[in-house]
Amino acid sequence: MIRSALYMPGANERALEKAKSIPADALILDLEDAVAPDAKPAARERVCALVADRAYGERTVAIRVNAPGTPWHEADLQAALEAGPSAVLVPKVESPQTVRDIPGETPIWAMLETPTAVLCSAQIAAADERLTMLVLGTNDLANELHAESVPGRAPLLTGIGLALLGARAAGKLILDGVYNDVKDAAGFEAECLQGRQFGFDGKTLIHPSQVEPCNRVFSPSAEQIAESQEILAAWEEATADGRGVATVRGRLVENLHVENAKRILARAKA
Ligand SMILES: CC(C)(COP(=O)(O)OP(=O)(O)OC[C@H]1O[C@@H](n2cnc3c(N)ncnc32)[C@H](O)[C@@H]1OP(=O)(O)O)[C@@H](O)C(=O)NCCC(=O)NCCSC(=O)C[C@H](O)C(=O)O
Ligand SMILES: [Mg+2]
Repeated sequence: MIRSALYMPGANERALEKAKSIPADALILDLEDAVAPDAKPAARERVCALVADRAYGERTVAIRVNAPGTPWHEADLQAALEAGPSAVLVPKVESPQTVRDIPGETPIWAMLETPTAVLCSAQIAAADERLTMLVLGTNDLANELHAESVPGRAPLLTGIGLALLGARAAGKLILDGVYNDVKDAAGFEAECLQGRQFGFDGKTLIHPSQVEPCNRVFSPSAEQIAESQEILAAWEEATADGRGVATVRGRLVENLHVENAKRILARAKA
């Protein structure tokens, strides 16, 4: 289960070291936007050596390579696949073929961050069994849409909804985009909550201070756990009596609510 995935610039030695003690569920070692062109070859070497040495233990570690079509993509991809990360994160994916063209067995995470990508999200999500996660790139998407950054993200909601539909239609996981204002704790938490309510599995992050609130918001609350247990108990009783419906706290419970309750309890256990 990945509630939090922290990006760190592949050229920032201090951040790469510090990440060993940051409790993010996943780390994304970035070779793309956070690394200046001149620093890219050295960052590639450092990041891939850390991954090959299993410097982050059992943690989920993804390497974000540069986008297809850039001068660094092929070398990044080859080095990343050889290093053996938990996944390779490919930015600016716009077609299922881009996913299928990636060689090897390594799990693939694909970023949706352009209008074309969002409109093809279902096909991209279903492109390949190795594709296990979609990751929304809300900064690039906002830029491509000429959208303004506003609290509540109204200009992005269509794209967010389409990306979620694509992911779930293919039964894949999906992470929300980043929140840029690292000093705005309240705004960040509100956006985590919005992402959870939409159905995202977790969120991508840019600063260590965002990890704890993100993990908290994307973990089931004590209240959700208690209600889910009540739903399962009520459902067992109803089925034992030959009934296909039950009520919990005055609300109707059917099979689909039982599925949701089981999902919440499985997340809590994880
Ligand atoms: C945003 C930052 C540039 C802020 O950096 P800074 O001012 O240095 O932060 P602090 O002084 O508060 O840092 C405190 C300590 O924490 C370490 N640190 C900071 N960020 C990280 C990190 N991401 N991972 C690990 N450790 C981190 C600092 O080294 C300090 O350590 P110490 O000195 O020991 O106390 C900076 O946070 C940053 O660079 N963040 C990551 C930016 C990034 O990766 N961007 C690319 C990914 S987002 C993206 O691409 C969006 C997507 O594609 C889209 O389209 O939406
Ligand atoms: Mg981007």
